[in-house]
Amino acid sequence: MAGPYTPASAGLRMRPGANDPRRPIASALPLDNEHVHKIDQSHQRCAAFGLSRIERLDYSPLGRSDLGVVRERNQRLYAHAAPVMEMLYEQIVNSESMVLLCDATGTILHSIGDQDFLNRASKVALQPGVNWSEQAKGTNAVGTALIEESPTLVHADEHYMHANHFLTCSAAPILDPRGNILGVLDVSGDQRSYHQHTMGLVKMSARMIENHWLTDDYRNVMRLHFHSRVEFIGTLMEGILAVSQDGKLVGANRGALEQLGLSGAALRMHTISSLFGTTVAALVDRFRSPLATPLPVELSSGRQFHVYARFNWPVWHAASSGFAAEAAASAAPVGAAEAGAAEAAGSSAAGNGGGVGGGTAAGAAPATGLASLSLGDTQFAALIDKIRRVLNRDIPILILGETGTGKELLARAIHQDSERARQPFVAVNCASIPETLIEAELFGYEEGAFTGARRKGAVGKIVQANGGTLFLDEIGDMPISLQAHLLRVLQERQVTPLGSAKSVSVDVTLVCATHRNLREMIEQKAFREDLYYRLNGLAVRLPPLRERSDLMALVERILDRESPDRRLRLSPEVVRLFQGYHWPGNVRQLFNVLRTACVMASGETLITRDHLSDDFIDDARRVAQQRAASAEPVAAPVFAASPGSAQAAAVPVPPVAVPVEPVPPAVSMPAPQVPTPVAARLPDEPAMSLEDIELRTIQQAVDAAGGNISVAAKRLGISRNTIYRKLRWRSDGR
Ligand SMILES: Nc1ncnc2c1ncn2[C@@H]1O[C@H](COP(=O)(O)OP(=O)(O)OP(=O)(O)O)[C@@H](O)[C@H]1O
Repeated sequence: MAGPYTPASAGLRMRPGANDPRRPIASALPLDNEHVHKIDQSHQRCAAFGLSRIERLDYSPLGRSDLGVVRERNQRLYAHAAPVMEMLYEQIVNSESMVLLCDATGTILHSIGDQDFLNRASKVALQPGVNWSEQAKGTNAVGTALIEESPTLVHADEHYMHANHFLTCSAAPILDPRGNILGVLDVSGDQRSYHQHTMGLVKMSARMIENHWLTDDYRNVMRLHFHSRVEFIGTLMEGILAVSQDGKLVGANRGALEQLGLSGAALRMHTISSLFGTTVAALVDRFRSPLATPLPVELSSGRQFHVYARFNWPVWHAASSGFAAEAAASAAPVGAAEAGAAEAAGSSAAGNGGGVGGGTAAGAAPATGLASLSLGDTQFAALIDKIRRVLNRDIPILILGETGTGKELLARAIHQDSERARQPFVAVNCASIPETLIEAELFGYEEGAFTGARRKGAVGKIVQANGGTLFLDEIGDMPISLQAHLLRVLQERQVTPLGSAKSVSVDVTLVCATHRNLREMIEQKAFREDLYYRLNGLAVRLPPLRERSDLMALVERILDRESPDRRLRLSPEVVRLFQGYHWPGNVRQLFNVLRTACVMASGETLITRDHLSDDFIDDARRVAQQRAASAEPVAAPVFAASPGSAQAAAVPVPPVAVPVEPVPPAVSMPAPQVPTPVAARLPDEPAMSLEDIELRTIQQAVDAAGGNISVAAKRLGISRNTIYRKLRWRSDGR
């Protein structure tokens, strides 16, 4: 977080004439040349209009029915702006200010404000139905922002008319994705309550509205979210481009134009390949999976960005003739930009740090203590046992594991089983909060210490968790600059909110989680070693789903929860598909696949492949193909199932074609995990390739070993690395 603001730190200079007694108010502000020029030009325009500085003009607003017509015309703008206005108002409440939404002509459509200030404002007609264009009201933030088409601050006597000198106003135009002005968002207040961060809040809020508008406009085309820094994807700072099916760039947000340094018109001359050197097809292929990571791209200028594509899959699908839109009801990925935007504006929900690009609403899963998590997997049971031993001993627990393995669920279960269960559980997702806000979010801040956020200051998450459990999710994403501060707080058990001299004692149990390799980060100097040891009283690694032997028990649990009225079963084909899949998104992905399947199979009791999303089937097929393409010749014999194990059906690998086995009966739920014979296939399935058989054999050996790769490797007579390589498992913990 930056230090206290000073004119020098902002590189600003005092307004010329700062000592001019006729400009006592505005001169108190540090202003840049551009601003001074903008105001001077506006005053010249007003003089040219023949406006009087002193004369009180007729302020009568539009009549009720005319205002109704104007509001009707701008209904969509209001629908997008209303929630943002509420949020913005929350940030400035009690500051003698109001939030205004104006249309593209400068007519005030809606306002929210402090009643006292609203009364004063109405005297100068700062109220719905009144037009605040420059022609009507002289230099003012709304009118001047409309003419300049840029965010504009007009403070105190910078207003052309004397009657408005008591005001300070910060306005930002709201643009549509084609660059047309939709309206203006403004915060106006008593000039004595001026805060230099208000403008930043207004700009961010206008961006939020623009991004919502763009997402709404282009919900059925591909959207590219990009930034030069990967962690900014999903925040308000990101650029968003809308791309038509033939690769043309049809819309852009302000962040995109700024980052690319292009005007809207110049951008429309480009295609996705001329700009980023990639194609729609390649992007669809890569981002078909909701777990795909951003793609690094380079412009011809050499500038580099990270791009994340979103589209309402399976609306897009590969067809022989190219890409065709499909009218399927889509399972759209959750809009991360919006979530990130809300976070960026400091509106993260207490007790839940939220997340960027999470893509599941499954977080609502009831966590009912550690016992409920153990479903028969030996690795998992051992881990739960370890945790139980340190419970209530004031030992911080560090949960490691890939995304979606249930780290947060485990943290909640730890809290529930602890003596602190009746105290708060407060989760902070360090990856989803912009770096600049984490410090305030964690430690809190005093009135006036930080951006124009709440004037009364805010209690930090650490203090909110007092007496209970603080869960720091994605601790590996905690900026190194803040790690020393966090360490100090943990050691001293005292928090000093930003801008405050007073410390608050805190008593929290700490649980942290990360999918990153913290040891490697320590070596790379990206994570402090001393903090690592402070957080790591007990480190436990949650196994990825592909290493767990209780897959089918999990399936049962999820189906029971999602569809309590039906006893849903999986067809044998789906069981095999699930067992052979590598589940890169772990339990979260399983949950999503099953939830969709439950809906698709409404009224039925058997889940078949027809109830799975094309995306999942495609991915499973693609992975199988990749495995087949990368597999080495099979060293026979490749396996030897442990005698008497459930997987003892393993047989020597036959050459390519496999005899057809009888179709196993539908697996009824609840049921134990069904061992699938190595060579089993449905009569209508093509013969399995040698590679598929090898992979399935390895998978089964791993399952039989309770997910223990070392044991499986020993039994198969191959190395652990070979297992990882063959199954293309990422062993880097991501
Ligand atoms: N044992 C389980 N039983 C039922 N659902 C589970 C289980 N483990 C995880 N889930 C579900 O999987 C999803 C992901 O869990 P969670 O958010 O705890 O994972 P995570 O490891 O914290 O993910 P990330 O690293 O992405 O934050 C949630 O919807 C959760 O309800």
